[in-house]
Amino acid sequence: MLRVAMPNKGALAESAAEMMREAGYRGRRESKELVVVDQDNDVELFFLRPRDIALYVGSGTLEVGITGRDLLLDSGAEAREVLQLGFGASTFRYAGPPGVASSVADLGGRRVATSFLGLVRNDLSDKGIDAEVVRLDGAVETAVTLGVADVIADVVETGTTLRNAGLAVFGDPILQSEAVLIRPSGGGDNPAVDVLVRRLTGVLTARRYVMMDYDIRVELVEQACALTPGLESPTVSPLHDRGYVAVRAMVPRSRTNQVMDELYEVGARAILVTEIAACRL
Ligand SMILES: Nc1ncnc2c1ncn2[C@@H]1O[C@H](COP(=O)(O)OP(=O)(O)OP(=O)(O)O)[C@@H](O)[C@H]1O
Ligand SMILES: O=P(O)(O)OC[C@H]1O[C@H](OP(=O)(O)OP(=O)(O)O)[C@H](O)[C@@H]1O
Ligand SMILES: [Mg+2]
Repeated sequence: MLRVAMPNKGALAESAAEMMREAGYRGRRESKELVVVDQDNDVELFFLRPRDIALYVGSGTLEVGITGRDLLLDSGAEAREVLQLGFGASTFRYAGPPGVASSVADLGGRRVATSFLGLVRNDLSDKGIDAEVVRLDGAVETAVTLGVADVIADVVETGTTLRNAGLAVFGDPILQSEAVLIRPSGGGDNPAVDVLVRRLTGVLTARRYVMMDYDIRVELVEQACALTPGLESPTVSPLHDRGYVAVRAMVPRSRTNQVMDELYEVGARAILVTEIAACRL
């Protein structure tokens, strides 16, 4: 049975659970459930603290897990990313009161509060900066007001928390994070993991693409297909009226309306867009 580490709470938990449900796996019946056995899919889901997931996977205790890239790197665990999951995007950044620092180079001898000790220590040492790192569990933005630190390093999504604390980012982002599927670094082939990766890739594709159908005169089909090349090649089918063909192709969801406008200009009619419920590429 494939054993999967899932975030039990926090910013990634709901989207991770939703994605696994869309991929056909059983979900939790209530939020306190710690282990879900999905006999039909031969999978066992362990709901763990997001911060602990890289440790379970890195040690090989669990074969695969969903966590944030920042948490993976912070942990120093022997695990690697196998798939980017397209949710939970954030940046990890330094921030401080205006005027305190304008780049990481200004941090020598300063106190940096963070709950990502490994990440910040590595970044400072890579840049040759000797600063004191103050480890906190959360709400690190308040550490500056309370005088525990001069600056902070933390997850920034909308920037609202920073603004409310009167802090501003400085320097380059330490990293861009998002939710990722991870495996043990040295792990060899595992067909059950391959199935999970294919299912999740299917969910990502179904979210990123729509199916587009249209009719077009035969002599214009090449021009139209150039606008809708599909993933491999569009399906072109004859219509009862031999002067026309029907074309079917996957189109990036974000371009749906532009592509319809362009197709209409070329002469396509009866342009229909449908959702992709599930797919395997
Ligand atoms: N707005 C956000 N706030 C916090 N973490 C976020 C946000 N957006 C994405 N993430 C990602 O979620 C992960 C943090 O998970 P965590 O469970 O600590 O979330 P949390 O919401 O901070 O929960 P907790 O209540 O335990 O602090 C990191 O990988 C982080 O990059
Ligand atoms: O840029 P924003 O959209 O404001 O989001 C980022 C904030 O959200 C998280 O805090 P969380 O609510 O998880 O509290 P914590 O700091 O105690 O983990 C994170 O630690 C930042 O503080
Ligand atoms: Mg948090």
